[in-house]
Amino acid sequence: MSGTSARLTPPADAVKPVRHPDAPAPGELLGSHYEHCFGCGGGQPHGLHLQATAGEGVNVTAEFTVKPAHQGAPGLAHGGVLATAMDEALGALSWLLRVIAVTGRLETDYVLPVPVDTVLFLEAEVTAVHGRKIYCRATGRTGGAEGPVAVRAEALFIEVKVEHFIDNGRPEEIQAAMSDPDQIRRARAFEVNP
Ligand SMILES: CCCCCCCCCCCCCCCC(=O)SCCNC(=O)CCNC(=O)[C@H](O)C(C)(C)COP(=O)(O)OP(=O)(O)OC[C@H]1O[C@@H](n2cnc3c(N)ncnc32)[C@H](O)[C@@H]1OP(=O)(O)O
Repeated sequence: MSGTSARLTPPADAVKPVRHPDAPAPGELLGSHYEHCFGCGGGQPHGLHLQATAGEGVNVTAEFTVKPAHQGAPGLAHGGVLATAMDEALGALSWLLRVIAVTGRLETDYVLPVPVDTVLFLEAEVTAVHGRKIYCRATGRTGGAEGPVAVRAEALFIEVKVEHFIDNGRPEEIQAAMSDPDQIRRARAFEVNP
């Protein structure tokens, strides 16, 4: 059984999402937002290494290959890892809105077991925006972009300023990130008015 909780239902005066005019072009690889991100960073040996591609609307596609390090039961992906994959794909939608946003709520339906070595084909889209609140959903399919849905998620992301990270992150990592021009460039790519 699946369903959407009241907190993931956009209010009546929510608006349709608008693709930012400076958003990456459809088909463009979005890249990692942070080298050490467990979802997309290349600097995490056991991370998901998820690579997302901009869609034509306010949507992205991504692929995630389940590795032995991602197991929960023998030979099967851990549910938390699959939720992370959904979270990461949904988080990549920020590139298209050009805002920085963090997950406030994430609901996941696990529809099929996902064996190790499976390539999960992810698709995520923003469905509505209400102030700082970004409503979105995602699916993960096996066997191809048109394959059966194995995981489904709905989420609410909340727009934040870069200070959210600077004020709350551990000082070592924040200082390293702020002295890395490439990281600053990537953070600014999210913002309309950096
Ligand atoms: C130099 C450094 C470079 C850094 C470069 C960074 C690059 C870009 C990195 C992006 C990274 C992404 C990575 C993947 C996505 C993650 O995994 S993000 C990590 C997981 N998420 C978090 O850690 C968030 C933790 N939570 C928080 O910090 C705070 O609760 C939040 C979400 C910022 C909200 O707090 P707030 O700003 O005080 O806002 P608040 O007024 O409470 O809520 C605003 C609205 O949202 C609603 N709301 C808030 N929470 C919820 C909820 N859980 N359920 C329902 N509604 C909610 C409120 O009801 C309110 O609604 P309205 O009254 O406006 O109608």
